[in-house]
Amino acid sequence: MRVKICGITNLQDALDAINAGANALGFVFYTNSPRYISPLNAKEIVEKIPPFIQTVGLFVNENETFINEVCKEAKMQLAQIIDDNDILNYELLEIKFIKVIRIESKKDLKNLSKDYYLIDAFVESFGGEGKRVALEWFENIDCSKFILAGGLNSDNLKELNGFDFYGVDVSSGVEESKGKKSKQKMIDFVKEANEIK
Ligand SMILES: O=C(O)c1ccccc1N[C@@H]1O[C@H](COP(=O)(O)O)[C@@H](O)[C@H]1O
Repeated sequence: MRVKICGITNLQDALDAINAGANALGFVFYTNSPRYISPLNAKEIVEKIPPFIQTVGLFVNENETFINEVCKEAKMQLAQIIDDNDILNYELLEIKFIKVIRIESKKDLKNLSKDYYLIDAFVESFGGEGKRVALEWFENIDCSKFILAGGLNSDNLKELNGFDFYGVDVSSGVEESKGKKSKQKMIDFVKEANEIK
């Protein structure tokens, strides 16, 4: 199971996440988030992390120019995109991306293309609130290209057994306070994620 730990705001949390076994680190470029990080601060972290870790920039309803410029400046390798109004021209993005689908019911999982998606629960604040999706919505659906997010923590990961999700994404479930990660919670989270069958 691949694990992304989102909302990295400082180097120590980044290194603790990597040592816990995370595959990807998420940086929130959304100024209203308590986990917001400037592109410059993100770049300074990214320059100090070891190889083979993917850096992911999270964007909320931004335009192509902004996403391209921030990803370049902050050395992101993937853009995680919330594009509620479906206005982005993805062909103009100069970076690989994954779309976020924020769901409120099973019907929101219908008619998706064959791409990879990050699936999160719908919240007004866009994410990072610990709100869960109902796992029953994923029954009888191919989840092998879905990265599941929303309210995950080391105690509830076991419930994902049997769904075949591609990966999981967590923010608040591994924090000691908003914007500060807990080393132990990240260790426990990755350990449990690796036990999902
Ligand atoms: O983390 C944030 O502050 C945030 C802000 C705006 C949009 C998304 C955000 N985070 C993403 O939310 C999900 C789930 O987070 P949680 O585990 O429920 O706290 C995750 O994809 C984060 O990347």
